[in-house]
Amino acid sequence: MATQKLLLLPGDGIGVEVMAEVKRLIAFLNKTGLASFETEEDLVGGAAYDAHGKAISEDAMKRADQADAVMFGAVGGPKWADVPYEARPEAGLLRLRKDLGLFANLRPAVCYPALAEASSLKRELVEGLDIMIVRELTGGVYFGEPKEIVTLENGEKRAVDTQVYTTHEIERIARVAFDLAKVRRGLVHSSEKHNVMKSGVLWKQVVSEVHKAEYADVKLEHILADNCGMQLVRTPKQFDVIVCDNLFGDMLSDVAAMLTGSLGMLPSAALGAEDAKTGKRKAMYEPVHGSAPDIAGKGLANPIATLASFGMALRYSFGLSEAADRLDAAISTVLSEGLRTKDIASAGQNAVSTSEMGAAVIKAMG
Ligand SMILES: NC(=O)c1ccc[n+]([C@@H]2O[C@H](COP(=O)([O-])OP(=O)(O)OC[C@H]3O[C@@H](n4cnc5c(N)ncnc54)[C@H](O)[C@@H]3O)[C@@H](O)[C@H]2O)c1
Ligand SMILES: CC(C)[C@H](C(=O)O)[C@@H](O)C(=O)O
Ligand SMILES: [Mg+2]
Repeated sequence: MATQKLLLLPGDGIGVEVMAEVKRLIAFLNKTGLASFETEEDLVGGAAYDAHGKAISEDAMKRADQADAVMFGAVGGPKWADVPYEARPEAGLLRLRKDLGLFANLRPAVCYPALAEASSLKRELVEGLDIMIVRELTGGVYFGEPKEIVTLENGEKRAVDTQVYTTHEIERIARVAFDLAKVRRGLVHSSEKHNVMKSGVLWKQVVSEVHKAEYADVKLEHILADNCGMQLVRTPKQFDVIVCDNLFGDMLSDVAAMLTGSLGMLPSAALGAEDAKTGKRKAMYEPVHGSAPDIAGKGLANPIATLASFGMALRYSFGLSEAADRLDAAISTVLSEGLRTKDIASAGQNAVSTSEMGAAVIKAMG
């Protein structure tokens, strides 16, 4: 079995705690021969700022570029509230996404059977829920220029963020969504605000054109982003694949997380374009949640989002679908057995720690 190079970037807060469980899982996979990983580790976010004065070092960027895949924990926290905007912890994450060209962010929201009662909704609304949010990740208001705060002649300040999308950027993310829908339930909801935003007008038009020209076998629905948020909470199982821009994808995925029980359950894969010569794509796997300063350092974090993100790496970057299936089954088993971290525990139910949950998942794999 070829050895694969993984760069681990735990980051800050609970990022470090949940990544510790991924390290244990990697050791288990290596030991049992299910996989062969060689890992390197580096700093990102506030931890990198403290060490280097910037949210990711050039050396770490180079290692990320050379790795077969990157595993990312989480960044940020109140400790860095006053650092300059350009060096804030989140800038490290954004640079990784942009410079590695990771334009397609797959955020699956799956409600495990045992967790249907942990959701914010009634059991019957979320039981069997399986939605794939496809978030455009390297464009939109996150990266558009100008992005600035200027002082006007009258002394007032004016802040500007710019939403920019090109045809090419919309076409390639639309194809990712349609391709996924083809092997799922054949339905794509494209979510934007063409009633307010020019970028929404172009988004709707380009997604429709790609659909008409290439994906007649997939059903396409257009939905305004505000309505999409409401429908996700009202009748979530109407959705299969949702494709949207960077900012709407950020918000809709946190909403979808609560349908599954907790933000601590939602994994993600950030993928680049396929290299024409090697067929490989750059990839970074990250939980959807952040550094959770309110629970950091207490062993309370749910590691499942990060373990499941690693599961996506096994599937998408390494073709290790047997190991990925075993991991999914192990997560499902421990949840069925009643194991709960605090975020998914019902009132009165005993909660286990981050490391107890990680250990149980790995044990269930064996
Ligand atoms: N990918 C990332 O690195 C990422 C993502 C989101 C937010 N952030 C950053 O994290 C910092 C905190 O942001 P926030 O508080 O708005 O969002 P957050 O996602 O860190 O936390 C939101 C809430 O969810 C809970 N939560 C999150 N992950 C959990 C887990 N695995 N287990 C149990 N509970 C969990 C937290 O305790 C908190 O109550 C900010 O600096 C923000 O920019 C980073
Ligand atoms: C930390 C932040 C930059 C990031 C985003 O907004 O993309 C996060 O919220 C996410 O969902 O991955
Ligand atoms: Mg977010």
